[in-house]
Amino acid sequence: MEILKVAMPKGRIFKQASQLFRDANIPIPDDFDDSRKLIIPIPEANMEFIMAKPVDVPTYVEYGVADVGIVGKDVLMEENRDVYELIDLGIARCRMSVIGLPTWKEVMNPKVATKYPNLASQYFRERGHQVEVIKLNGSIELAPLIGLSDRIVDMVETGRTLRENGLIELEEMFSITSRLIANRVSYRMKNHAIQLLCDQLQSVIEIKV
Ligand SMILES: Nc1ncnc2c1ncn2[C@@H]1O[C@H](COP(=O)(O)OP(=O)(O)OP(=O)(O)O)[C@@H](O)[C@H]1O
Ligand SMILES: O=P(O)(O)OC[C@H]1O[C@H](OP(=O)(O)OP(=O)(O)O)[C@H](O)[C@@H]1O
Repeated sequence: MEILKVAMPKGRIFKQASQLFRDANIPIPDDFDDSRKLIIPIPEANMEFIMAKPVDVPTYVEYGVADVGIVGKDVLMEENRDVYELIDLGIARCRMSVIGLPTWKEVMNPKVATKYPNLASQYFRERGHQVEVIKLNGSIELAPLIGLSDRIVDMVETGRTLRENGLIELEEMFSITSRLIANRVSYRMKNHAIQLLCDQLQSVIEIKV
């Protein structure tokens, strides 16, 4: 039986994704969540997990070193890789929003700081707004507080980060969940295994919804 290589994101999606796999009766070892190993064989399920930085998952899948992967819709839109999006897993639910200080003002060519420069540029371009996008890699909420940008584009989950920093959501752009994606060639060559994984995951997603 062929082995399915699964790119699993480390970080906040990981716990929810591994729970989903367990719910779907895919036998994931108990010590899996604490492991520092980057390649984890799961022979009982004919799978191998590749533990990746979330933003790199679409790259591994596009190049075919992983057959399938789990990734946030935010990263999928930003990276724009040539992969199939198979299932909305309904996990790691949050939203992407335009955020600013309550005192924000309409200015010419506003600066927008974000981890998602492609997505933000496209969003404002499609609406005919001219903005200067500044790429940051984390703590995005700092930017308007210290005068680097007029607004930010970032994720909101509970809203706690915004509240604690005196920021407000000006516009909700997209709702975000994690997706199962597949390499285009693997989808044909390992169709049986990929379809089986989709069916297993779909059955537990439907129960949860
Ligand atoms: N509160 C949240 N903030 C940001 N992303 C969230 C949140 N809740 C769920 N997500 C989802 O989780 C995904 C991964 O987030 P995570 O913070 O683990 O990765 P990351 O931002 O790449 O972190 P790091 O740079 O530390 O590796 C995001 O792409 C998004 O889809
Ligand atoms: O609405 P909340 O529940 O407060 O969650 C939103 C926050 O979580 C994420 O940050 P993360 O913890 O990933 O840190 P970083 O992006 O600043 O590295 C995101 O960039 C927001 O700052």
